[in-house]
Amino acid sequence: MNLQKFPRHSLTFGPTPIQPLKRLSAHLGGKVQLWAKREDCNSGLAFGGNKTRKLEYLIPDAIAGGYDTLVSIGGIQSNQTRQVAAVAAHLGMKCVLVQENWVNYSDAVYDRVGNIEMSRIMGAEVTLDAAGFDIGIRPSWEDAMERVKKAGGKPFPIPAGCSEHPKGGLGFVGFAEEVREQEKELGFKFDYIVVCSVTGSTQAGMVVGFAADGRADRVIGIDASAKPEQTHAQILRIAQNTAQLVELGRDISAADVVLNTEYGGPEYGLPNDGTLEAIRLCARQEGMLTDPVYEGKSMAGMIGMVRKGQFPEGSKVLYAHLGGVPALNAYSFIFKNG
Ligand SMILES: Cc1ncc(COP(=O)(O)O)c(CNC2(C(=O)O)CC2)c1O
Repeated sequence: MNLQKFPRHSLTFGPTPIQPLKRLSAHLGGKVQLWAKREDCNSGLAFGGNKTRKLEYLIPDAIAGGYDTLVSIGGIQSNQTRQVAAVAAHLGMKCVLVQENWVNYSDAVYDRVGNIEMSRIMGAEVTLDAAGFDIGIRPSWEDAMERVKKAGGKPFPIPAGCSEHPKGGLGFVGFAEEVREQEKELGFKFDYIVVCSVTGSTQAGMVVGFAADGRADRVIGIDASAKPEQTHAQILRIAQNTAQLVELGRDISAADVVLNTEYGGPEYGLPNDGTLEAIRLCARQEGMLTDPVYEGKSMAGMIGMVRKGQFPEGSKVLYAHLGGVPALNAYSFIFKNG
């Protein structure tokens, strides 16, 4: 496998820490050892997150190509768009963001706090669009790029979650290589890696990266799109493309993409009771915050799988915390009593 042939523009602090979740593990019976790799603390750029790791492999093309405007898309409380805005500001580029109406939730401050507030403060041009949730290529995003061109700019296209970009999976191939190095220091290998999936390139990169040592199907995706067929298909397609890019040496099959669909409901961006319990339990056992859209669902998935005995006794499970906490501000009504 050859990731090193691709240029990477550093946007993160370096290898993200892996920490044991001792209290949470004990609270859940102590038969499974839970750990977390903190992608939510990976950068000084507006709280970072999984997209910042991905953008390290997209930005070299933006710089080399003389692009002057980063154009991306997400829901109103998108972490993707906030991270693109931060990278644009950091690099002295303009930023145009399309924020679609992906979530059927009407907290009074939903479109004024958290991620979208930060994007505005960082100088991004934020355009709200009434279109609903979809992880694919969006007309609103293509229109935004046309607007930039008509205004004389050179737009660099960054699709939702960076996922449909040909290099969108590379960052998390690097995540797997980083974990292997850290496992040497820890003196053991993780049996499972738990990750939240929506647009798919995070899990896709992990599947390829861990395929290198036979652990592709030990990456357990927890769907948070509530449209798992589309997400699974997108993960598989991105993983197959990424495997070729890095010369993995084998094809990726559908069986390599493990996606647990039990925890994503009721809709993208709407937490169920299990999500809310997981957010509170993790916060109160570990002081580690998760959000109602993404990590609260993957945390609920990991907790649920432990409770159901779906990890064999003695397993070491690595939870990938991909960020997302700023969106908590937009769900303040839910947590007004803690
Ligand atoms: C905190 C957090 N955790 C997991 C995910 C899922 O990652 P993928 O999209 O790569 O599957 C996101 C994505 N967020 C999107 C966004 O617009 O923020 C791309 C959907 C995320 O932000």
